[in-house]
Amino acid sequence: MKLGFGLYRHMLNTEHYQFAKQCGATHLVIHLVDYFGHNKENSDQPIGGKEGWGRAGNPSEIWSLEELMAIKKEINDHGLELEAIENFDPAHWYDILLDGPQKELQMANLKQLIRNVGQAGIPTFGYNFSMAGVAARTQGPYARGGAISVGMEGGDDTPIPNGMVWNMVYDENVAEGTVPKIDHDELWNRLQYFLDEILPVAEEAGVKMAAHPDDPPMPYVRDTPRLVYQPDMYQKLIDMNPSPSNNLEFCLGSIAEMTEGNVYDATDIYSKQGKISYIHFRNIVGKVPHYKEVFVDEGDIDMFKILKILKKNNFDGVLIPDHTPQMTCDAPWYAGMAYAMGYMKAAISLLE
Ligand SMILES: O=C(O)[C@@H](O)[C@@H](O)[C@H](O)[C@H](O)CO
Repeated sequence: MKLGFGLYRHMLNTEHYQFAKQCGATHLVIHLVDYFGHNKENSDQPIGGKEGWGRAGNPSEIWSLEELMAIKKEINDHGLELEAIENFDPAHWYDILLDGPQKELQMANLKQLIRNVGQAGIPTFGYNFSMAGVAARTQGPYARGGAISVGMEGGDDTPIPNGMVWNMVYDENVAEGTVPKIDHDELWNRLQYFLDEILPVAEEAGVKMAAHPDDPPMPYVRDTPRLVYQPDMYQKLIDMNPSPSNNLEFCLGSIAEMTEGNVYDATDIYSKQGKISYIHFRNIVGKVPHYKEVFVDEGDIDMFKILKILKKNNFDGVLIPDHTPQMTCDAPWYAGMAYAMGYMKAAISLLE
């Protein structure tokens, strides 16, 4: 098992690389999408109201091989490995999610992006196939000592306005109205198209595609269906395409929020299949539609039990805290991450 951090786009710099190295991390998962365009004061965790997380990027500019190689070199020069890129920019795949007129063009662009990722020597690409994205999120003093973290206080069935998908705005100049309603079967059909197109390219490029579960994991969010909102639905995604590149971005927090099954059986089932690429090692209390993110050692999940299951199944992927409660001090993000990493390192040392 390898330990790492997830760094948002504005954190891709020497200060954060040195922090990661000093904490004893060896790997990084990076985000190239700017979730914080409108929300700079909350740039430690992606939250957003009905307007979502902000404005998506440029639909015609996918991340180039040169850009990816430069980022990887910078990370390697700081003694760290670049394990994964997490998330497509909604601007790059909105018509794949919405089955819109530019679907084929966008699919061709995503294939080129994944070829670039493979050629740059980046082994994994995490994605979240979702129309509403990580929505209905609140923020408050939810963790121990009143530390600020994210959560959910009731569902959100506000329809998504045209020009918005995956909780971000990709086109402000569209006609009034909301995203057309579809059912679960249609969303699974769209995922089938995406997997059947991208997986052969990913396999040839030596890239694992790692699927994030729905967060919040509910049948519907913002009047749109969701895919993986119970643990067994991950198996349906895996079984849709036998490619060895069809893998999972295993978010423990999201799975623990689910109202059926349990996170330990899910960890055992999917790590036993060798299908977990990397893990969001974060803890929560509660179930949807009311959960709160807490410190790694105070949540509903027995994190040491998770690690024992992963060791039993010879999991050798990367674990990152993803996001954590923000500690009340001059460096809330750093302190929260250092606390989580310290716990992870100590717990893993007890396994050996
Ligand atoms: O489910 C969660 O809370 C996290 O995995 C996501 O917020 C994730 O950090 C963001 O979607 C960015 O990938």
